[in-house]
Amino acid sequence: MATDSKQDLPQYTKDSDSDSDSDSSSCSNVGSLYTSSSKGTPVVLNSEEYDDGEDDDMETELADNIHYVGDEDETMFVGLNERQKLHLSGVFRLQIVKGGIIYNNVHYNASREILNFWHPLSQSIPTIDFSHFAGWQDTVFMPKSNRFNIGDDELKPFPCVLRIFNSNHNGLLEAGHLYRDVNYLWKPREPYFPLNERATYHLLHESDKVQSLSVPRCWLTPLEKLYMNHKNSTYDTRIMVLGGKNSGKSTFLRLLLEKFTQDIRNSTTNQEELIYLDLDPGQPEFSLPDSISLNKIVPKPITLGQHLCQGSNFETLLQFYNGSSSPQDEPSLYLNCVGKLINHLEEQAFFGTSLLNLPGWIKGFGMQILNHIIKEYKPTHIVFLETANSKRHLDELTIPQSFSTSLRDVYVPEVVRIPAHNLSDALPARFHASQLRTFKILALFHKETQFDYDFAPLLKSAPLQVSYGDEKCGIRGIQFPLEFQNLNPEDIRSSLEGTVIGIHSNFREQSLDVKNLDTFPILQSRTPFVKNFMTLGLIHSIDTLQQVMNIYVPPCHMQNLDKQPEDIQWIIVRNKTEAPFCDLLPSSCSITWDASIQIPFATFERRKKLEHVWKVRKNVMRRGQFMKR
Ligand SMILES: Nc1ncnc2c1ncn2[C@@H]1O[C@H](COP(=O)(O)OP(=O)(O)OP(=O)(O)O)[C@@H](O)[C@H]1O
Repeated sequence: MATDSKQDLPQYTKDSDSDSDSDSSSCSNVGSLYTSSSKGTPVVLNSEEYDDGEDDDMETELADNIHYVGDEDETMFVGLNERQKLHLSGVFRLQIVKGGIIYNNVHYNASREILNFWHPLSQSIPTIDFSHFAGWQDTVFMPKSNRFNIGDDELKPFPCVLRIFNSNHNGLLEAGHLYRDVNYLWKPREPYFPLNERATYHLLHESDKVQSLSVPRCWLTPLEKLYMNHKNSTYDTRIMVLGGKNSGKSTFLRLLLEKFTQDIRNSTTNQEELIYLDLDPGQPEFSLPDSISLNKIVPKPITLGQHLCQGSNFETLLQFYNGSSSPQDEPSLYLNCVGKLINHLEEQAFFGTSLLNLPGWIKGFGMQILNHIIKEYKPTHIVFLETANSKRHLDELTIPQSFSTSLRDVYVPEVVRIPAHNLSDALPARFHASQLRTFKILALFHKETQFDYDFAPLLKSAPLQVSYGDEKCGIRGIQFPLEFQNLNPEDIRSSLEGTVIGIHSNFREQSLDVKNLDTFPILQSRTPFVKNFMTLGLIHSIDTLQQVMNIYVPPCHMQNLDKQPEDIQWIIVRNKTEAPFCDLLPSSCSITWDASIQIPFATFERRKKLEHVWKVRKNVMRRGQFMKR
């Protein structure tokens, strides 16, 4: 069994090396090359499989293959000939009407099934490649409603026909109205093929300068081997992927996931469950912002690409709010939560395959964290995405000779070393990690239902009123990070207003160790008590006389909060999650202020020069200095 004892956790000291490895300069055969194609061609060719000259004369004209239906879903039919491929950005649905496609090395046959794609421009965009129908009879699955729009002759010459249409996520692409930085998250700034405003997807052209995702040759064999292991293993398979920042960990895991889920869909048994341990609070794949989670993958509806935590292909089994984008801030809290997630997995006596995603902190203390997680998770496979620089870190990994779990007797973990994604050849990233984090927080607070978003400023709606400090109900405990334990009572209100908090429910049987400071029930001990993380909240304001907090909660989670028993007590955790500034001070286009109203949380006063600049003399011994005896 995995242990949960605190003594077991590595202790962090401030001088521990905290840099993440950002170098990624190996895998020389991963390339990205834009071949020249004539103007008017909605195709970008850049996969390494096609860069050896044999395809120079390849017909890449696709413009003539497109039939735009012009309905409210912005439907278009695209015919593909042998070796043709498509690059699309945005969120869209796709049906293979005839033939097949290859996407991230997985083949999909024509059928009535709708595939949901997520292609944000923050990531490299996978190609949708032509393929034949794999089967005896090449059936055409043309929806009845479209039979009038398209004559038989128009698509007949093509061995592959795709129906592409808008996503059913309403309003998601409008996040840019509130947060301008993500205006071009889903579509190029000046698309070569401009579509209707309401289109949720865009055809890409080489001039859109988008990075293409091609599975490097050096990844193919390990991917195939891991797949065979997943398929043939009698017991649970546990795969963890390690590597520096941006080495391609999440991409590698997504490739595995897409392959495995297709297998589950085709399988008749439901033994092959898939679990995803998302332990990267900074760049989560499934968790809420600044959180880590254990998720069960739902193979249908088919979801492909990077959904930036907005997809519906997973069910969260357990989740903890870390309160910061890095384990570096409170490593023991982080490892405690990791331990609980792994224990939960262990308790399920799970026979399927689990995948584990980690932050890219592999230097110094980050390596101690990895070693601790390896010991707890007991992986069957450790995939290391290495670069020239990060190779040496592998030697610092302490991988036990063997493991045993409740399901398996003794097994030896297999270490798979693969070249990382080659960053030196990549185009500069279009988005910074912090911009994507802000997008995810905004998407959460503006998500009305699974498919509907409304990016009107939160200030236009009424927050929820929750009492605090009351003996019977409401918020019964407020937790601050360790470093704020001695907070001046007068500062508590201002350190909560306008900030994001983690909302937890707690069962009444547990008495809380709280101290009332300026009416606020501040939790004293940080000893872990059973609290159930529900969602995030954004505190609008606090009325200390009435002892009421005005809190915005994600509308999509309201129902869940309402369902809690009446006598539940709430605990809020204030940590380092960044508040979405654009929601607290929206642009004048999206909200008009009455001149007499003072805008909360914002000050327009300028600080005096050098105000708040403190000079502290440090008693630091420099090289060559010696203590006097
Ligand atoms: N084989 C590849 N070809 C092209 N682009 C790739 C490839 N692998 C990864 N990328 C791109 O590199 C970037 C980083 O990849 P990814 O997010 O998978 O890395 P990571 O190691 O999980 O990053 P982090 O350390 O931030 O969690 C993304 O934009 C991704 O699309």
